Amino acid sequence: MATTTVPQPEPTTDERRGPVVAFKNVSITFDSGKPVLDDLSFSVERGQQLIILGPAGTGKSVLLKLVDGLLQPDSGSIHVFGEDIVAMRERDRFKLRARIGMVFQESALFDSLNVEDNVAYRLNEGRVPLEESHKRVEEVLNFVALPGAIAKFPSELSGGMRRRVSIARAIITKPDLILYDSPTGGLDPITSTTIVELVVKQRDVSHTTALLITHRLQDAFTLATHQWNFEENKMEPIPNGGIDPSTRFLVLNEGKIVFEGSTQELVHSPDPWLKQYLS
Ligand SMILES: Nc1ncnc2c1ncn2[C@@H]1O[C@H](COP(=O)(O)OP(=O)(O)OP(=O)(O)O)[C@@H](O)[C@H]1O
Repeated sequence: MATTTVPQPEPTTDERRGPVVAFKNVSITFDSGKPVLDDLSFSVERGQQLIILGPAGTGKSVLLKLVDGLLQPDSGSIHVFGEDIVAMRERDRFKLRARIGMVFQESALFDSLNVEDNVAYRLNEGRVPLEESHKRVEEVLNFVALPGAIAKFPSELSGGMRRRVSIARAIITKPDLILYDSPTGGLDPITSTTIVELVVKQRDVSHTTALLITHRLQDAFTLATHQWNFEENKMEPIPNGGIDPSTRFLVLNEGKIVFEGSTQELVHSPDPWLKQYLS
């Protein structure tokens, strides 16, 4: 299969130094006594899109929370943008989190806030002037194709619209890293595809490094094999059976990495467990 090349923006100084995310021998155990993540080591380079797959309860969400510093490992080191997120003070972790956009499972919008206030939440925290914040909310709602929803409340939106708002909230600060926790979870297949389209658009417009959990293999392969068509403003298959070169896969099972590699390596893996999981 052919691959396409995507022009990449210049790296910032800290990112020239190494991976955006690096786990080394990371383990975490909760009350059950059985490790949820057991001695995990992997890294994500700048501009890469790491799709995380694996059966339910294998620690995928825990992994994303570790990247965001919302959980602490029992052992091992985690570096984000070259900084040791485990050792740093909470105040510094808070600053680092400002560079990360998180799309939580089930959208996690504030029900009492309208779309504008949900989307502008981090700008308001950062005391961005109201006029500037309003302009940026309008821009980002246009990007996620929800220009008419600015004054609505989450309860007035469909599941797919809520996911769009959640993505708008994550990207409004132009983050250097986006963490998507099951962005299509619980959505019907057609709505899921519209969200995948949005993730592809964000990837191809901004080249933001991303980690994305999905339970739907179909979505994972759509992400790997599609690109954003800037002329027609829609997602399309990469010509000649091409594969997005920035997409990589990490497959977890029972707290361990059972696969890490490219799309082609994944589909051609001889591993019997993986073959069955993908079938
Ligand atoms: N804060 C916590 N305290 C105690 N146990 C937790 C906590 N967070 C996660 N777990 C447990 O860790 C295990 C892995 O959970 P996690 O949500 O990461 O799985 P997952 O792979 O994302 O699952 P799914 O595919 O169903 O979303 C589960 O058994 C869960 O109950």
